[in-house]
Amino acid sequence: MSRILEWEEALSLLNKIAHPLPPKKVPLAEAAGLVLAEEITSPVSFPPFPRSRVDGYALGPSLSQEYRLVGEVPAGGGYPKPLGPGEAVRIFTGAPVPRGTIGILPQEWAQEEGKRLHLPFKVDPIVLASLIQKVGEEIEQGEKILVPGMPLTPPEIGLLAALGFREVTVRPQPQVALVAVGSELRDIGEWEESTIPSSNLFALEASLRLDGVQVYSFPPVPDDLKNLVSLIRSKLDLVDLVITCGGTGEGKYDFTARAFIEVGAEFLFTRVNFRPGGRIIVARVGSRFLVGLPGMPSAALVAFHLLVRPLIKALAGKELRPCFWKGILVEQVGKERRQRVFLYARARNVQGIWELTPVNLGQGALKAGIGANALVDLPPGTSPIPRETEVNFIPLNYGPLLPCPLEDKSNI
Ligand SMILES: Nc1nc2c(c(=O)[nH]1)N[C@H]1C(S)=C(S)[C@@H](COP(=O)(O)OP(=O)(O)OC[C@H]3O[C@@H](n4cnc5c(N)ncnc54)[C@H](O)[C@@H]3O)O[C@H]1N2
Ligand code: MOO
Repeated sequence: MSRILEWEEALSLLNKIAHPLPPKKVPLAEAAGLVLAEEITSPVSFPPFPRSRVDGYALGPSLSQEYRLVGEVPAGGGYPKPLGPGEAVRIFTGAPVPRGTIGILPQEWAQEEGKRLHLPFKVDPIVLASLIQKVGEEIEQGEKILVPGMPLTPPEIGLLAALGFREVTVRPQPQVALVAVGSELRDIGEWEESTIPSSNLFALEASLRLDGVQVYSFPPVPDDLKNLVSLIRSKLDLVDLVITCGGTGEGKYDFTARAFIEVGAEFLFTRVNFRPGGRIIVARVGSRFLVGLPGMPSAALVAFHLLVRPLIKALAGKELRPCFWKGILVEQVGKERRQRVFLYARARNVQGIWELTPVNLGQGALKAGIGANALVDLPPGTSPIPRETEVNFIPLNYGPLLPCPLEDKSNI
């Protein structure tokens, strides 16, 4: 592919090409955060029995001001016979309402003396009747309750559990292999002269783990085409996505693109128009994906956030679109920018306005994202962008740490 794509073009290409993985049944407890792949109709009515909405007294037929207390029904219990005229039982929230009950008197409206119950004022029988929750009032048996494509968040999980589902069919998360490429890279603690720890792998694995993705990380491999090709080949059979890091440049020892060609990959793009991280390569081999991230720590993480997390989302059946928020720069930024730049910043909401403070300007690739929770989108230009300018930014919503409110459930 010769033309350098814009980020949005690269995203929509991924959207078109990365189809959700085949559905899989998983235990309900493991389904949170995944996308539902089946239609759910309720096998039962809920509640399954008429139950009391309040703590109080179930009143027998024909409303009067005096009742005889004949028993007690706690939640999870029951009363063996129908209530007769003038009879009442003590009842608690969620307990089954005895047959013959015409309404529930809340305990704060009642006076109890020994075995007698007195209603100190006139009460509306319709109000008392409304305190009995009827069978199927919340959900009818056979009702369509969830549709394929819905993200399973805690309310959906709770609903499925209430209806007795132990398992559910979802779009699984892709399995990912991470490979660092560079003769200068070592595992942590295996330092020699002219080498550095392969720190990117830890940062990328952290991001994947926060997203609940299963990841296999491998020791760094040297800049050697044959080695890299055989490593990628062996991982392609095991996972849905192989991510390499390093060697995406055009230097003599940059082998990523060549290795991808050797394993028969078809490139989707080999460069995207932003910095840092625009030297990202995304390719496909059959139904598997191959991503080559640049080695520079900030470039690897920014490209990962902007394109690889979306690719993983698409494979897991989630909707994929840019998630822009608007904010105000609190200081001047940028010199000449030949390309669009995504700048690490700290976003802070001050009286409803997001204020954006760049972090670690000019401090090098390792410190670039420290303390940041946002990426500010700076267009190319020849002059600095003054403070107070309104700009777009993208929240760095790492897993549970910062929410992105744009998950769409409107298709139900
Ligand atoms: N002549 C040019 N050289 C470079 C250019 C350019 O335009 N012209 N662009 C620079 C930019 S920007 C980037 S980004 C890198 C991309 O190149 P690579 O993907 O080949 O990255 P490497 O050369 O392998 O590594 C760059 C840098 O990052 C360190 N690194 C690599 N992997 C890791 C890791 N797993 N953990 C920690 N650090 C890692 C590596 O040692 C290098 O210092 O190219 C520039 N060059
Ligand atoms: O490609 Mo580098 O990734 O521009 O930072």
